[in-house]
Amino acid sequence: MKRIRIYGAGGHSQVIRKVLELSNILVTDTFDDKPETAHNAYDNSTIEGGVRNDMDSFPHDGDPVIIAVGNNFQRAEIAQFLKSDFEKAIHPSAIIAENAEVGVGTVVFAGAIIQPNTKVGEHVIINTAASIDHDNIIGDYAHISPKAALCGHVEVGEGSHVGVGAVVIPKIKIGKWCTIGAGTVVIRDIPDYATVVGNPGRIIKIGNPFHL
Ligand SMILES: CC(=O)SCCNC(=O)CCNC(=O)[C@H](O)C(C)(C)COP(=O)(O)OP(=O)(O)OC[C@H]1O[C@@H](n2cnc3c(N)ncnc32)[C@H](O)[C@@H]1OP(=O)(O)O
Repeated sequence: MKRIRIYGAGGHSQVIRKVLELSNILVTDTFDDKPETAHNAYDNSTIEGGVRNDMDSFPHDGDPVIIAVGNNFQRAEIAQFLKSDFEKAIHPSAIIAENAEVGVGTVVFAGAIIQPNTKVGEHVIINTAASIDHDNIIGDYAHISPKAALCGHVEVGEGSHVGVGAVVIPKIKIGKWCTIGAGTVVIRDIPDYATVVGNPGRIIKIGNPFHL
């Protein structure tokens, strides 16, 4: 039986655990940066402290890790710290074209669809019933939320979050570390670090989140 360790024990982690359970993958350890407040609805196993305050003592070697942290910045930060191997988790009901690529550390949830020639980076979240059509490029640490629909030839930059139910028309390029609001309809290219809302999508702020 394949074995895996999970870093993160909140709600997002619970969804990942269900995917792993259905895929017959055993969770051997769970870590969280705040184990005292983390919840773990699937068993009573101990949640161990994280690495961020004590990088040296984290057991980097061992079973591969999935970073089960929904916040894109935090997931990216943890990925830089860990020297472990990473795994992906793909729900059995997800439909992924044979020639689509999905990077390590990435999770694909129930009912998601990834069409031909699409490349999904590392540590990405493709959330429940998200639809990613042909020839997309989804950058590392991005999050495509539930029921978001990306048409053909869309690019989503590193760390960008496409909100629940957002729609992106064909050939649009969304920059890195952008936030696309819930239900937004994106009809123009979006520059790096922009927050966009509404239909048609309009930029309400631009700011590098690492410098705020
Ligand atoms: C399983 C899961 O849970 S996956 C998680 C998925 N999560 C999401 O999809 C959440 C997406 N987040 C949003 O849509 C948020 O509203 C954000 C990030 C776009 C904006 O958040 P904030 O920066 O806090 O903006 P704030 O709430 O102050 O709103 C600013 C303005 O934008 C408007 N606005 C905010 N979000 C939206 C939206 N989705 N659509 C239309 N207008 C919006 C507000 O009404 C407000 O307008 P006003 O200035 O005229 O009053």
